[in-house]
Amino acid sequence: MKIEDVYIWDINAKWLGISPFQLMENAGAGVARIIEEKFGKGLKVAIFCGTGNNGGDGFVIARHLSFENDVTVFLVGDEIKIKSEEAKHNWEILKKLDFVKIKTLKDSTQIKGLDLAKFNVIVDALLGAGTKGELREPIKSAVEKINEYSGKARIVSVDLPTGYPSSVKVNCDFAVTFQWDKEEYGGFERIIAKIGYPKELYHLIGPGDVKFALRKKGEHKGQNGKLLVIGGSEDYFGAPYLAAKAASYIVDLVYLAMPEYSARRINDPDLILRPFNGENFIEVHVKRALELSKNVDAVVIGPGIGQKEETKKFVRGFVKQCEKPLVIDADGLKAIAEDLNILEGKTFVLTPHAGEFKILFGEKPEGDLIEKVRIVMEKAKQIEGTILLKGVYDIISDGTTWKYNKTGNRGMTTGGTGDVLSGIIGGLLALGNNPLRASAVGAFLTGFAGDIVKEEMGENYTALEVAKKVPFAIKWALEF
Ligand SMILES: NC(=O)C1=CN([C@@H]2O[C@H](COP(=O)(O)OP(=O)(O)OC[C@H]3O[C@@H](n4cnc5c(N)ncnc54)[C@H](O)[C@@H]3O)[C@@H](O)[C@H]2O)[C@H](O)CC1
Ligand SMILES: [K+]
Repeated sequence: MKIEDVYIWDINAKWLGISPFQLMENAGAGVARIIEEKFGKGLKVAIFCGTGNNGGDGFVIARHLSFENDVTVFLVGDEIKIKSEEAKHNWEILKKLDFVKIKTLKDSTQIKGLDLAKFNVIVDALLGAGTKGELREPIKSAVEKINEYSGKARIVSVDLPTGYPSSVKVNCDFAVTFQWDKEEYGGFERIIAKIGYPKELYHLIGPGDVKFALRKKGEHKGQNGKLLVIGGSEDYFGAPYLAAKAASYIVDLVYLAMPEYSARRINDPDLILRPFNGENFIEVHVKRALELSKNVDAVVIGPGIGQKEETKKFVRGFVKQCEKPLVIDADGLKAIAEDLNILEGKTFVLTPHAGEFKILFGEKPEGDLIEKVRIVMEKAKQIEGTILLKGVYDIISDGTTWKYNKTGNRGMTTGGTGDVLSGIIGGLLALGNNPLRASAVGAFLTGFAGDIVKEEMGENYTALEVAKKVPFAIKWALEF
């Protein structure tokens, strides 16, 4: 688990109804409990607090310890800089208390002369996960002051030693970090305090994942990814159009490659058409399709492409030589099912429903969520790629971890929502997301767009309405 997961988890925890206030209360209570367990009660405690949420945790620790200990809070920085609601709330409470002493240290001159000899415990609640760059004053002087007492007083850091991982950091006896150990942390002893996260946060996709997947959206045209959608046949032109339309809300440029017979049915200024002669894709088209794939960041292949033998050979020929991240969907899955080895060494997402999963792997995922997860993980590991199994709960796995999505509704069975999904996943791959995140967030956004449509229209809607709600689903998640 990385530090970036903290922010995804916080947002998804809020989405589940777990408030930042609860998290901060649990964080502070956890540190206070560990301090009393380790050092007993009747302590003289100095708590150094920054103006972020690390400091907010310190305010909570002060309140909890003040019940049976002598507590002094040193706020390092101006209280007007305390930003978050939860930190402000806990600061306001502290200011009403009479047994907790508060000293505000606005600049380093106030810190240099401090004498902390009377304290037997010093808490470092200055900076935590929000630290950016080298320590600035007056935090830097506070760290140096605390370190003067290393070996004399017991020093406990909140979440991580302030200044970590730079050389100027608090020499703490240990840090209390929250919920799980972060793989980036090293070189200091850690004790973990749970703060009330449910296990679902490891696996359930939420708005935090969407924010993270779209964080790279830059300002300049063309920087935001280019996608190629290859699909359509003499029978279908809607499917590739839906995939391309949905993707056009995520990336700047979407090329739509279709047989000219069906391409002539499309006139959408958002898409750049690349017609191929004839009525269906056939093997001779592989060369030119590969040419097109060279100047995009990801490719979606399969929507509406049909199941003619010639077309299947085209799909296998293209997949075998394509060097870009791939989403293989719909009839494309049936084409590669005959020779999964062509996926070797590729970066790809397969997006089967249960029936296509059976065609690919010879068995239909049955049982409860965990049983289905096991089967999907096993197959994803076997083909060394990412599989998104569509269903009431979408299940995504890259063979080592797994995610699941609960957005969407019964109306999603309408034809074409799978095409919208493959387009969004392709767009997210084109933005540089890895296949697991791209497919997990694609599943969330497609289902959420369907939920928005259902709010307005009930459960009888077409996939085009879902595609058009994708930007609203993104807007909701980014503003959450
Ligand atoms: N889910 C959880 O794990 C929870 C963690 N909690 C605590 O929240 C902090 C992260 O809080 P955040 O406000 O994002 O950042 P910080 O408080 O760590 O720092 C921001 C603060 O510090 C200033 N600052 C940043 N870099 C520097 C620098 N190099 N020098 C000086 N000052 C700096 C910045 O201006 C801000 O004022 C996490 O560590 C946990 O302790 C939640 O309380 C509970 C849930
Ligand atoms: K800290």
